[in-house]
Amino acid sequence: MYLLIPAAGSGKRMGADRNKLLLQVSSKTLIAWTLLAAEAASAISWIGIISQPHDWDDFKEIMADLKLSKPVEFIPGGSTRQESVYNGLLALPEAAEQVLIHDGARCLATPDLLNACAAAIRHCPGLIAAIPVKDTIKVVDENGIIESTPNREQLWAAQTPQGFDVKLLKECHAEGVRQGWEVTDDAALFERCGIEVRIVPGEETNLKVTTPQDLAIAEFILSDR
Ligand SMILES: Nc1ccn([C@@H]2O[C@H](COP(=O)(O)OP(=O)(O)OP(=O)(O)O)[C@@H](O)[C@H]2O)c(=O)n1
Ligand SMILES: C[C@](O)(CO)[C@H](O)COP(=O)(O)O
Repeated sequence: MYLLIPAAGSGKRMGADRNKLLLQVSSKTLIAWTLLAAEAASAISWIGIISQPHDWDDFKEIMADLKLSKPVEFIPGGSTRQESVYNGLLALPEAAEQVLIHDGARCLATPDLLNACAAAIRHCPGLIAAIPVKDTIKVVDENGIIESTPNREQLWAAQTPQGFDVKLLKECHAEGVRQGWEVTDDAALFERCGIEVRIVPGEETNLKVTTPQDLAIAEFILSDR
């Protein structure tokens, strides 16, 4: 299975002086933890790191220490996650029929989750790891007034890995560019194009490290592994 890792963000919400994937948690960088999970997932055979060229030297130095056995290619990132993933799709080897996309910032996903998604994408056009929402969610207007309370039974928090048929996902991204759609995950492009996306049970611990608080939580979770 081909794996694309979007890693080209700037980490504004983290407020660090560099790409947050270069920050350390439990004595390894975030990108190192993500790559180690990909290395340990037996279903993954090829890894594309989508990243800004100014980070490539740092990423290569980290990878040299990890001594990965799988082929890794560097693909230039775009100015949004959506653009970065599209760059990644266009850089996939021709033989790639299905792909998993997994955020570099979700550095706590387990190899088992990557393997489960790789197995499931053989049987459907699109899937995402997701978990049921635990909080009561409110829809709020611009004045801070609640408009409605959606039924929680139908609410799931989207994670990565997300898996897709490569040809279909390329077509959905192209349609997204034509229509000017701006989305925060690839499943949303499938949804807008009317293609079914299935849920695979995600992991409570598979948080996206976004803020300094998330770094502390990640440290705690990793201390137990
Ligand atoms: N232009 C971009 C923006 C984001 N990402 C990647 O998409 C994932 C999810 O994005 P997010 O957590 O929002 O990362 P950042 O964009 O770095 O954070 P922020 O939004 O706080 O700036 C991350 O692995 C990030 O590196 C990317 O590949 N290309
Ligand atoms: C794809 C994603 O991880 C699903 O939760 C997320 O949408 C990407 O990050 P963003 O910061 O919400 O763009």
